[in-house]
Amino acid sequence: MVFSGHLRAISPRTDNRSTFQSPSSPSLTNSRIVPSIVTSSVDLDNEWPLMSPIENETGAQRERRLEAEREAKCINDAIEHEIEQDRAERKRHKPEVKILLLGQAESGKSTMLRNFQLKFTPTAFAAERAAWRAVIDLNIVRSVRYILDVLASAPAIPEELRRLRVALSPLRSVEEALAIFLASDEHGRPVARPADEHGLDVKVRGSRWKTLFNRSMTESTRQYTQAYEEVLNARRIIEACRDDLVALWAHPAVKENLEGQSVPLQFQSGFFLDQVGRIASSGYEPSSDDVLKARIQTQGVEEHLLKMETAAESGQTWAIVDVGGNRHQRAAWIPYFDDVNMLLFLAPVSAFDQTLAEDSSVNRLWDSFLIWRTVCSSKLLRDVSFILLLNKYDILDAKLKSGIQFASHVTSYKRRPNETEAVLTYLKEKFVIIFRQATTNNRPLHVHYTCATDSRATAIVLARIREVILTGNFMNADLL
Ligand SMILES: Nc1nc2c(ncn2[C@@H]2O[C@H](COP(=O)(O)OP(=O)(O)OP(=O)(O)O)[C@@H](O)[C@H]2O)c(=O)[nH]1
Ligand SMILES: [Mg+2]
Repeated sequence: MVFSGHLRAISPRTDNRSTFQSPSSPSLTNSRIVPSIVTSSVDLDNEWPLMSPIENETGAQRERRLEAEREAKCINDAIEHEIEQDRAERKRHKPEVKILLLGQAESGKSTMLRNFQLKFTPTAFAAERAAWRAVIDLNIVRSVRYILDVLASAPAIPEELRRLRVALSPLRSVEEALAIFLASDEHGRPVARPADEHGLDVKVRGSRWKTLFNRSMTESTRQYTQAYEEVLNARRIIEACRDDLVALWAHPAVKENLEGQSVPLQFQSGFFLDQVGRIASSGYEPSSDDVLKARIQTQGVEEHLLKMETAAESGQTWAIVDVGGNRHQRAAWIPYFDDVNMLLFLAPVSAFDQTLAEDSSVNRLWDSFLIWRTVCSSKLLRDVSFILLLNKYDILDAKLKSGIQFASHVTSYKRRPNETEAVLTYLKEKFVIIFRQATTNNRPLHVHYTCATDSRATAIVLARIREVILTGNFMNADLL
């Protein structure tokens, strides 16, 4: 926060609200990006050129210059005043609880954050729900592109699928418009590479896009409004393609051509095609479950301030730190280990037969164990309560039932039953052993099996987590 304030002090042309939200401001999203991200988008050299004395300046020029300097000073003073207010505000509203979410990419960290928001700040969650439609639309068109790419390399496809390929081709421009919009700031300027051209993932920095639906159409937001128009236009195209989208997913040749993919499309993040008839209908509003299923990759580190709406926590602010989980982003985690009360570590148990997107030589389950060991041994987290969430057990269950053999990927599992409960118990034991080996102070560990896209089941887990928090004695809570 201090860093962000500093930026504003030296950069009057930077709109404060565009890069930072005071915890007390009536924000729509309750969220802010931590300063390390903010700094990367500001060019200090260009934003604040030093004024050099001007030779041969006329009297009129001098007067104009002095006037400009006076104006700049006024702006600067106003900004500094605001920074001071921000600081005071932050002191007054120091979060009562700070929770850190860690785990590899796609482990379900942001989904768990959304569960917290749904349970503890339902009004703020509901206010943002409409904005998620753009993400869900993009998730859908990405899945369609994936299918069309697979079909393009198929030796022969039925006539009907050829027709659908042509009919759905306008979705390419929809994909581009949505990706650019989601990766832009509120002035319509791209702040991140929209997405991996060939992948399914949606990469976005921060949560600025969520404010879209509540912004007024003023001159200052004209560009953003244009982007909004494009999102609405994208929506119209998706609705017009509704029947063809349904027909594509229902076509048996699509399933045939997708067979043999390393990760079946329906197990991939942000898969909505099985419900596309509902979602592509006009008047569609995302449900809470849709929001939990939507996929957007976290870039960098985000701190979300939840102004608690529930009676027991009323008036409190909880900070939840959500991080980008892929390997390239892990070095950025450590500065956020400070002042943490509780760590929620997410390990996706379904990933035993997958490798990292960023390194295809590394098994994802193995990677989870490595991060877990590092986190458990961290001296900075020595006095923090640990909660381990063995997540995505629903996908684990579906994979095992489809005949995938756990022991083929985890050879130490040997001849144990290829059943969900047995696999979960086995994995839990392994994680607990690592925890015990790496922990010196005999602290408790809480372990839960979770399906973060199931809000009801997750609410029960959150209630247990809340109990630990409400005791106010994180470290002494019993092992669950
Ligand atoms: N089926 C199923 N899907 C899940 C579960 N948990 C999360 N997902 C989905 O998995 C995808 C990835 O989840 P995220 O929460 O975005 O993962 P993340 O850990 O934040 O990933 P990064 O931001 O890349 O670090 C999303 O589409 C979620 O809806 C689960 O328990 N079951
Ligand atoms: Mg995330």
